[in-house]
Amino acid sequence: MAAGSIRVTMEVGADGVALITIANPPVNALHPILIAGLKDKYAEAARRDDVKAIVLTGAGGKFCGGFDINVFTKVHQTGDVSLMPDVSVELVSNMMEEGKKPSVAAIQGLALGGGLELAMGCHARISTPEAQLGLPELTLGIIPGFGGTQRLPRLVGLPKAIEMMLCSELGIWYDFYSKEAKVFKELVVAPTSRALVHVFFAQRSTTKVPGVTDVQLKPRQIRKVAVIGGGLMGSGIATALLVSNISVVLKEVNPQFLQRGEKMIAGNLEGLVKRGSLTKDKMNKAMSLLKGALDYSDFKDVDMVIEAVIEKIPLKQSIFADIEKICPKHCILATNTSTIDLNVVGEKTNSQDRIIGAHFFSPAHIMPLLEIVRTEKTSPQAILDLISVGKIIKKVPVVVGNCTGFAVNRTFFPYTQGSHLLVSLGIDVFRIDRVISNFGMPMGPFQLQDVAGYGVALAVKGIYAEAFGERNLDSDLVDLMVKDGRQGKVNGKGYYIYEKGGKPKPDPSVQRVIEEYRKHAKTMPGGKPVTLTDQDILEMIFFPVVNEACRVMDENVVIRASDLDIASVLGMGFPKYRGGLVFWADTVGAPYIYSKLSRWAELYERAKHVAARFGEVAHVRCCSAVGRRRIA
Ligand SMILES: C[C@H](O)CC(=O)SCCNC(=O)CCNC(=O)[C@H](O)C(C)(C)COP(=O)(O)OP(=O)(O)OC[C@H]1O[C@@H](n2cnc3c(N)ncnc32)[C@H](O)[C@@H]1OP(=O)(O)O
Repeated sequence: MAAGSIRVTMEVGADGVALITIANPPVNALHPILIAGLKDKYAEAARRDDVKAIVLTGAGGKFCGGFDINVFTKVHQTGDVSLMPDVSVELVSNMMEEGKKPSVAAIQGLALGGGLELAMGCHARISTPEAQLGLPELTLGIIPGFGGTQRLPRLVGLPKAIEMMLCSELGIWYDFYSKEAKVFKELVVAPTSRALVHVFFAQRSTTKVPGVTDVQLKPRQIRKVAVIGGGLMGSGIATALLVSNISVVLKEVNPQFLQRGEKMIAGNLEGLVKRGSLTKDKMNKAMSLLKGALDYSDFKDVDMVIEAVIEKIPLKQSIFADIEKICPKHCILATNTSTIDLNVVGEKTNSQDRIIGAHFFSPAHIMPLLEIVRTEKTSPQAILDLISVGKIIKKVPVVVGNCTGFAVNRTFFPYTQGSHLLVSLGIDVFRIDRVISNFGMPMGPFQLQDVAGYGVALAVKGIYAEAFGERNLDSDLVDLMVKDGRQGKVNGKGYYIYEKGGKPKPDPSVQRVIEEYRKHAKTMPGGKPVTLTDQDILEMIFFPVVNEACRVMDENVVIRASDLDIASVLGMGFPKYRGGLVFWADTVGAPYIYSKLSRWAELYERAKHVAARFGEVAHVRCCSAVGRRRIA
């Protein structure tokens, strides 16, 4: 049988072996049509006297990537759980496992989720050594639904089975073995599954860029990259390239800085070996691809430059003017700036078509997001090449437009500002962090500031103030922290105290800095702290972020709203199980968010106590529903 590209075929050899092949490119996902075809073929094989045994396999070198996740999306849209066919009992138990004719799964490439469950319903399995086997259902917020929770422990033992099912980011387990199919259907329609299925597809759509990936261009090979600046970011970027077999020239201004950069790279690589994600051999290979440089002589044959120096406009401009002259004409000229307008960076060059932003997130060799910033003049070829490099170095590239802070830092600039505003109103720093961590962020905004260091915050302060005008909160909290000898994690002293090997501990002595800040800010009505619930705190931090996200979408800084979901999850650690920032905002609802933003704006404007407004409150509403811009 066949429907579109979905096929299930059966060939019966003279030896009586029926070879059943499932095909649904690219991963032979189990669409209901394919499942129906599989049932037909198993029924036919059972009937036919010339069939003595069955071999089940997948076309195109892949056994099966599991149940078709598009069906979950349909279930989420319609609420109709009956769209999911009965596979567990009717096909896997009755027709395969209980079938009179022996069937063997021939596995190549991958057997994941429902794919592995089909294989486990067979009487035996043969697999190529490199095939990926697993039950990754938890990453979609569900449990295996075709008998996997039962058969896997019997086949590989309980500890290994649990490892194969729990090796997902959710890290939770539902103790319902006997109720598998029922629980599976309940979980499919639960909010967590809706959010995670959304993230699955959203992540895969970030690299579909109209005018770039659909115009028959081919990515050029990037063999050698020059990284300028061996600080935290530069050494992280170099590490990410090196472990993916891309040669790197690391340029610094003097031997001491170069040595420090090389040391950091070696440390990063050793860290990856310790975590078990890199072998020692690969670490040595990576180090052999690194070359240090104090001038541009090695830049003559590089395919890409990534500048990662401090956020100083004149410095970046002079670097770009230099590299334009030295590098070959095809070379992509990228900057890792997190804030500065790319047109300004490239102002002193005539190479605007190959200037692009490659914004990594710290630590760059670990964080999965790569924000690719294009200007109106960046060529589609340069964008495609960077998308391709991003994939090679195992990042998720998100292509965004050029503006102050680009998509991620711009959307999240009210995140820090909201937290400062709350502190000025009398709310405790550590309570704010607790509320935000409980929501699912990896850490609260103050711990994040400590970890990120105050240098960047101070460097970009003026740039934000200029770009965001009225929306900007003029806070001197970070300045006061620095004045008090605090630099965050770097010197072990910020809002928290950092001791080697220990967990960060709230520092009670930071209160005097906070008090001084409150005195400057004069925000507390009548000089008294305001009373807010945890929910107020959460909303006062995140709703202005949603508001800015609406502006970012409105100005087409992102191609689609779901790109912001991925950027927020992978760049800021927004909880994946909430589907990303915009998806979450949709679940809260634009009318509610709008009403809260309006109320705060009125409350605080009338009191004239705060410098910042809660964004342009009308913005969420003028996007009518946040979700209007969600991907289809
Ligand atoms: C009842 C059962 O217990 C329930 C289930 O089986 S739930 C499903 C369990 N399976 C999974 O979770 C596997 C999900 N897939 C993956 O992890 C990865 O796609 C993979 C490891 C199979 C392949 O990865 P990779 O080679 O990097 O390719 P990737 O870009 O992810 O996927 C290629 C395409 O296949 C699609 N795809 C992958 N798995 C799919 C699935 N199970 N259903 C539908 N589409 C799927 C992707 O959406 C993508 O489509 P696109 O090209 O249109 O964007």
